[in-house]
Amino acid sequence: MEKIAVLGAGSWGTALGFVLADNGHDVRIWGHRQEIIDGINEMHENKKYLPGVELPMTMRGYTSLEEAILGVETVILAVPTKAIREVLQSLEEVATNPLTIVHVSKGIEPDTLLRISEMIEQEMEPAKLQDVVILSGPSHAEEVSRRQPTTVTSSSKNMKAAEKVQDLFNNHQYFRVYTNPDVIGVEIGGALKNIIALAAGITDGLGYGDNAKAALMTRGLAEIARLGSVLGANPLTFSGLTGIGDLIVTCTSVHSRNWRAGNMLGKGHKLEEVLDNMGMVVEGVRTTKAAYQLAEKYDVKMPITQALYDVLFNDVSAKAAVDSLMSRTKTHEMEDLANILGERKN
Ligand SMILES: NC(=O)c1ccc[n+]([C@@H]2O[C@H](COP(=O)([O-])OP(=O)(O)OC[C@H]3O[C@@H](n4cnc5c(N)ncnc54)[C@H](O)[C@@H]3O)[C@@H](O)[C@H]2O)c1
Ligand SMILES: O=P(O)(O)OC[C@H](O)CO
Repeated sequence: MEKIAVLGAGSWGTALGFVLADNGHDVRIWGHRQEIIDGINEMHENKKYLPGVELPMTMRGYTSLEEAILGVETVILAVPTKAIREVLQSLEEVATNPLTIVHVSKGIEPDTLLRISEMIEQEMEPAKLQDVVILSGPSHAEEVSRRQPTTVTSSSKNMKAAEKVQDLFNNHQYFRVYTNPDVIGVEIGGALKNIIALAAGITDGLGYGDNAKAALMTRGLAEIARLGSVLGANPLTFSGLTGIGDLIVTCTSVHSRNWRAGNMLGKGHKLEEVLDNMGMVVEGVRTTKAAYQLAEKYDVKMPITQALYDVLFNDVSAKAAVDSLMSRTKTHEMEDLANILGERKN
């Protein structure tokens, strides 16, 4: 059994700490908000992010990063993408041994257009970084922490490290972990599905039905696969847990913050009001900006992303964005992906 630090005491960090504690590990969860950490230590509950879940006694909260990572070899990085660099810089300062960093966040950094594993490699000195592993897939904290059956994927450039993380998290009762060596595909699928979930929430908010949602999910997956393939992902990854799997759960679950934010936008609320209301991270907003920039840079057609970008940042109404998608020039369903795959073969 291992001593493991979880950095980020939000919904996902707390739920993953819960799984690790269930698996017999000594879990140290670090957060920057004293009242959350006090609640975990004194009441065994994270009232703000995971209310109603009794946390195991073997899970201890820390506000000192130095103390949380003392004697630890594996660190789970579970903060929103926006906070990743800041937390890594603090980690770099206090780390005394090479760490395996398991990141579980779903985003791409706007402007640098880096995936999170690339940000980790950029911020951590090689002497303090053993391996980078990604844990991703269709998984809502609310269900995992109630021990409901969930499947995810562990991915790394070093498959031994991915398998080690598979063993740390795998729980025969409710948490099944697969492996996949396609780091790019796993990270791109996990990040970009949030864009489509925002769009699915918007069409639901506008009062459109299941046909519209099925269209968005299917054509959304096509544009995720187009961009992912250009970036070097294995297109098959997008038919797996971190592709279609995560797209399904995020577009259809009431737990999804991205779907809920989209739903409010579709009902006519302003973005700022929606984000204030949520009180938790809605990764899809920044990821839309990053994916829009990637689409421009690599000249990849991403009409749903582009329409959502206009709703979020150019004050285009949700209804006008749907109309613009429906009136696009006619096309062949598989044309673009077929071209990209053809180019990769040649
Ligand atoms: N919630 C889920 O079910 C779920 C599932 C899979 C993946 N994820 C991903 O996990 C990541 C984290 O999401 P979450 O659901 O835990 O978010 P959350 O909004 O529930 O919690 C975020 C946590 O990060 C903390 N935080 C923010 N900025 C910080 C900083 N600078 N330093 C330290 N802590 C900081 C907040 O205080 C909060 O505790 C996201 O990328 C999300 O997409 C979430
Ligand atoms: O609640 P969301 O929309 O951030 O989604 C959480 C997870 O990524 C679902 O797999």
